[in-house]
Amino acid sequence: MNEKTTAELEHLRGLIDGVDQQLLHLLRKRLDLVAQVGTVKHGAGLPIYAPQREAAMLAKRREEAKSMGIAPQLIEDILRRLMRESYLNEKDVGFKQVKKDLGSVVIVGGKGQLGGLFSQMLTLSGYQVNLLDKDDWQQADSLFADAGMVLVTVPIAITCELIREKLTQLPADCILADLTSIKTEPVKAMLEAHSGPVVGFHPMFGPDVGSLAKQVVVVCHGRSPEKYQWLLEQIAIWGARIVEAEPERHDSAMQLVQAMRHFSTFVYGLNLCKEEADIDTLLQFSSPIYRLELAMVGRLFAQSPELYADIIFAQQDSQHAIGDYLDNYREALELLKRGDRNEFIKQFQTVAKWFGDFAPQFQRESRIMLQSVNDMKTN
Ligand SMILES: O=C(O)C(=O)C[C@]1(C(=O)O)C=C[C@@H](O)C=C1
Repeated sequence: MNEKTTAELEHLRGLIDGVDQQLLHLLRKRLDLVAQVGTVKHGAGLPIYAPQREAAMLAKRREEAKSMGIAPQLIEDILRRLMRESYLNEKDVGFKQVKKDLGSVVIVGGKGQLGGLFSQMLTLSGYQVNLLDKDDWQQADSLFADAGMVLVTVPIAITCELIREKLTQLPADCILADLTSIKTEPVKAMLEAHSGPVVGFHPMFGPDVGSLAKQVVVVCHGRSPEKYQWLLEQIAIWGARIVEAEPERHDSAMQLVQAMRHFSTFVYGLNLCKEEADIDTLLQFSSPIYRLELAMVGRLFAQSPELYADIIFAQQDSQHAIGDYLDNYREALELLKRGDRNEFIKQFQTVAKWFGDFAPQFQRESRIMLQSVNDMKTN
């Protein structure tokens, strides 16, 4: 680079630094305004996530960007990232407490990660929360005595046994709820153990989400829904979307959504391990989509093996879903062995037709994710 070019670049980069610093000041201003919105919402009990406001705001900014010669997707990406920050910051102000006269909440297994998250959200909403773990059962009776709600979040393998053996003497109007990722058996066990209000939840997220905005919580009604309607409102204020389901329908969907998916991810990792693949080399050659896929597989092994064993082994019927997958895999492998390219293409088209409009929709969505993965690369 000659001296003139160096000087020109330095000058322009100095101006860019100035603009970026102005952006920081604007961000500070926006964060302060959002904090004020958080306080207003807290007072009024409004949900942290306001989808209509978001849609209207994004549409306007996209239009304005277009008229200024800026790619609309650029402002949308930036605003979506900023709104994620808003969810986190608005959370810190706390949430309106929907039920003021509940008494205390006891979280059984509260020292686990998901229990910890619910404890935090309930505490931020003004409830008095007591945690009960396996080491402090001697306190159980006194904690249960004035509990308005008992929330069970222990490993699936011991959930039903614990409910049947330890939760039979709760106060009559205490709400008994659980967060287990299967629902038929736990809801049945709760209905048998307790004669008061019963409700099953399955939060469709891990404990590391930061905020519940836009997350899904499945609810399976047990008994006396009018007694826990406030809890559904409370969860909506946290920003999550409630999806109602019959326990059986939920569990059969989970065989595909969770058991089969996690199992095939496990086998993918197992295969890489047995093949002694070199991850550094794989990453060097990887396109963003491969990196994303590897990240999705690798993140499983950063988590608790017991948790995934619990999810995969929770339902006997998952074996069938996984077995079907294996059969399809085997049949597809036969195609490959036979060199039957035409049949492969035919089946590909059948599946594409079955995906219908979802296929292009998923392509659009994943393009944005893949671009983010590329942005994260530093070399
Ligand atoms: O306008 C609101 O209600 C806000 O909470 C602010 C804000 C934003 O950051 O602009 C954040 C979250 C909402 O989903 C919508 C917009």
